[in-house]
Amino acid sequence: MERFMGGGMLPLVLTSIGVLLLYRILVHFRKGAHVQGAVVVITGASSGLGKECARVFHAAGARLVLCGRDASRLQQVVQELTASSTDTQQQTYTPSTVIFDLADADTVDRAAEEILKCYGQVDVLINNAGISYRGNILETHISVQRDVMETNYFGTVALTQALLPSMVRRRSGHIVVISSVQGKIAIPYRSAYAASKHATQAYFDCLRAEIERYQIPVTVISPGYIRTNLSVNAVTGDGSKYGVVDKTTASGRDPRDVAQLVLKAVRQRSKDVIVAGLVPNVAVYLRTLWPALFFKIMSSRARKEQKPKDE
Ligand SMILES: NC(=O)C1=CN([C@@H]2O[C@H](COP(=O)(O)OP(=O)(O)OC[C@H]3O[C@@H](n4cnc5c(N)ncnc54)[C@H](OP(=O)(O)O)[C@@H]3O)[C@@H](O)[C@H]2O)C=CC1
Ligand SMILES: CCCCCCCCCCCCCCCC(=O)OCC(=O)COP(=O)(O)O
Repeated sequence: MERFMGGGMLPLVLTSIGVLLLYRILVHFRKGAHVQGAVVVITGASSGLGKECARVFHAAGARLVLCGRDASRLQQVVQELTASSTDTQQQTYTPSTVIFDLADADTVDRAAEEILKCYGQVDVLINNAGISYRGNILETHISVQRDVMETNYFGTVALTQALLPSMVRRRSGHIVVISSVQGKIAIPYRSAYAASKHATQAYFDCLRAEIERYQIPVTVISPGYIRTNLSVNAVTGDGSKYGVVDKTTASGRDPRDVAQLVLKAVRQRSKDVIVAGLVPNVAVYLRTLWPALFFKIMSSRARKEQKPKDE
């Protein structure tokens, strides 16, 4: 072993670490994309991470198009942003709003047209809107599985595909999606949510490869728990609202910090970012490198967390 390390292995490891460090330094100092004046579309901008992204991109001088289902809540966000505009030296713009339901396939194309009419182009699309789920698969109606998929996956894909041709024509644009750590690992009692986020990851990985030739980057951001209303708004197996702030959510990251990292990922045109602590990061690697152990840990979690009704 000593001879092995002393021979060719040690210099190889050190060179690899050196190359990796150099690459990280180059990425760090690479000229960032301009956000000032860029047309940035944010879905799910009425609350949580979407609202904080709206704040951060507005302060950076973006021309915002905020999307959501509730016109009055979006208007409230616009008022908050315009009231805060006097605090900044940066030129800021009054955001536009477009109201539509991502789960309603018929309205997404119309919404995309309305979005394009705001400024004639889209520079950055941030697909943030989403809904979570809590439930046991045995007690979950199939319509719930479809509904979560409809909002998190099909709605997001439909909006992206409706806005993509205008970006391809201009050979310019940037597609961002807020996925989740659960787009990389699946944990018990989150089947609908984890499945929708895994599908999201796969779709946007395909898209990244397909549209790189048009100079349109694709960024998938996978956060761990964030302190928002995601768990309150989650649906359960019978379609009713969960309505509880889970401990994991309450002790999650501040959405303002996550929004800053979204801005950084847009500026650096990052491809895939995990915004989470050590344990979720280790779990992601474990799922790939030692799946048997990962599955054992998940089965044990499933047994501890819930008992099906028939036991
Ligand atoms: N909070 C967390 O722990 C984590 C969150 N994420 C992801 O972050 C994203 C934002 O969630 P977060 O801010 O936490 O949660 P919130 O519940 O606070 O925000 C979700 C947003 O999505 C919008 N939305 C939900 N359903 C639809 C729909 N059918 N059509 C249009 N808009 C819709 C909501 O708008 P409306 O006002 O109309 O309800 C709301 O603005 C989600 O994709 C989530 O999966 C990822 C990892 C962790
Ligand atoms: C240092 C030793 C580590 C050993 C690793 C063992 C594996 C432990 C499992 C860890 C699971 C982490 C799950 C993280 C889930 C998460 O962050 O989800 C983010 C969300 O999208 C939250 O949505 P939700 O609706 O579930 O609140």
